[in-house]
Amino acid sequence: MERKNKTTGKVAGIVANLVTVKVDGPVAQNEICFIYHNDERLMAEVIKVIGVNAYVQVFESTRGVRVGSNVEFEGHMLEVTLGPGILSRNYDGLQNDLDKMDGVFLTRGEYTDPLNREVKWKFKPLAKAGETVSAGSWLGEVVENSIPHRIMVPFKMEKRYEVKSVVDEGEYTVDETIAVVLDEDGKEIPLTMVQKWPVKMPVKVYKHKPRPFKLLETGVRCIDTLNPITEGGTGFIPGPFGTGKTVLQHAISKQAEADIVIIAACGERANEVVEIFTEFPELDDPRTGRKLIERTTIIANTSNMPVAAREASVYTAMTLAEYYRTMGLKVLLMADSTSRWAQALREMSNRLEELPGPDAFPMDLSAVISNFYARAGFVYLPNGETGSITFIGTVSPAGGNLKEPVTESTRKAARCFYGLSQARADSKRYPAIDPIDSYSKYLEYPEVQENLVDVVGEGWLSDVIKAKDILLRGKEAMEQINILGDDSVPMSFHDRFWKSELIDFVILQQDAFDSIDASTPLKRQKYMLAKVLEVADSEFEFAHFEEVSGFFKEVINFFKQMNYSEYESDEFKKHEKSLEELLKERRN
Ligand SMILES: Nc1ncnc2c1ncn2[C@@H]1O[C@H](COP(=O)(O)OP(=O)(O)OP(=O)(O)O)[C@@H](O)[C@H]1O
Repeated sequence: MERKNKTTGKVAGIVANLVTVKVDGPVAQNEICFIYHNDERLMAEVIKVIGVNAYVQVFESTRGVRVGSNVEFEGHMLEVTLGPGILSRNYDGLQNDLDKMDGVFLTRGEYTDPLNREVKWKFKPLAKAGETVSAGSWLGEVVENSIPHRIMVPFKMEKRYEVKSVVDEGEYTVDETIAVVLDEDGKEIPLTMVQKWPVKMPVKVYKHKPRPFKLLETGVRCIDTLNPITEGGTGFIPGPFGTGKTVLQHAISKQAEADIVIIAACGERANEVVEIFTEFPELDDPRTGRKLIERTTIIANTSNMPVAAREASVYTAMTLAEYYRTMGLKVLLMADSTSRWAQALREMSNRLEELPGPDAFPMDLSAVISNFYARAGFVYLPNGETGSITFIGTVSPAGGNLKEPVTESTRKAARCFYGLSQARADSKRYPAIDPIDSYSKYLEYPEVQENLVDVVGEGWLSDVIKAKDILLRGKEAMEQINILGDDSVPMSFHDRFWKSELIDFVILQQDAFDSIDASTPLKRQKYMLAKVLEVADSEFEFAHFEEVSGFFKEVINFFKQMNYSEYESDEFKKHEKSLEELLKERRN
């Protein structure tokens, strides 16, 4: 989009945030422009061009803007500014620093600098003079909150370059030149620690993007054991109000094997977003013993922010994630809730008077959501290193209707589904992920199955399938017992039901506030599943159905009292022996 002269224009019409601009030169779809109004400069994005009319969506209130106001087109798309100093920050969808702003509201016409230009970073060179580099190559590194932040050749530099010089190890601001590279004609290009990436299109500086194949440990048993997500995988969590979404997201953010956590908070109300700002900094980081916020960036929005800024927020979050992935880091991106984002898309499409799709969402909603989810993934970088973005989005289906367009479209795009169940939340079975409805398509990938054998062991997958089968059969048995009555069903129904309850209580239910239970390492998950299946595989003898519940309650209690943090100790082995005795009495 490089142009010699800036395209300019004049405002010709205004409908809320949608402004028609008569232009005097070329403009491109998604190009950024500024509308000048009195002393203010309002940022906007081109969303449609017909002839000499550009339709632009202003990122803030258009109050007072007049027909005839001047407009200048920037020649580039919406971009984020990237460099050291992004972690621990709270931004809005346009990367304005919310901490420098008046609450969580944009002051009209004011855009804050996303980076601190004064701070000096300890730079360590990684490239040497004479080396050939290209977009994404690592020139050096600064360590930010224990995370290695690689300083890369900007993605726009698509050719091959020769490194002329890299500065010595030392302290530099983000704007100081840290390297000079030569293009094919020998022209010198000075590079700093700052670069800009467009947000609405994926930046592809990787070499290869295979299907995700490595298990991503989250420490949450009903995810890792039953429906695992992969490094670079995608998942979504639809959940009615109050079903434990926040606790689950905190648990995943804290425990997942990720270097960086990016949170896209698209809230309904400002106080929901404020909650994130107050709760997140409090979270401890089990990996470092410090605070999780040190390796987290939050992009926040509320529904009283202008629609275009809300629409941009998830893209901004994804672009930050892509930037870190190119540094060879594992990124976890959580978006809560993508339904609010879809609502912003709907508002924009309606204002443009586009032909509406189901529930007035844009016709291409499904494609937009799929394209967005497709930006996540596991990649091989040109230097042979790997990086990943694991993306988990929540959906808030109106009225709990999982057939509504956003949930349906997300189901097509995401590979894991973690459905939160109201009934489980009501009976305090947390996390309230429904074990029957939820799924992970990764379990069907042969490369994931192979990885599971490598990291957990042979026979693990068949144990998982067995556990799922017991849960399903238990549910069916419970339905029959409810219909026919306790003593009108065969004893085996009670046995089946209670075996599924055993898995539910021991494996699925996990107390996020218990220091040992909150996070279960994979090795311990393997032990727990094997132990529970040992009980479930046994045949027991009962004279009356009441004995079944009594016995299984005792077994469940037994498991509850186990101190799993020491399950490999002698003390624990003794405890196990008494379980054996308990089972022996009843065994056939
Ligand atoms: N894994 C868990 N262990 C123990 N308690 C839990 C767990 N998950 C949820 N809870 C309980 O459920 C309550 C509600 O959870 P949470 O605030 O996450 O719900 P929510 O779905 O985010 O609500 P909202 O819809 O308001 O955002 C928590 O305060 C906590 O008491």
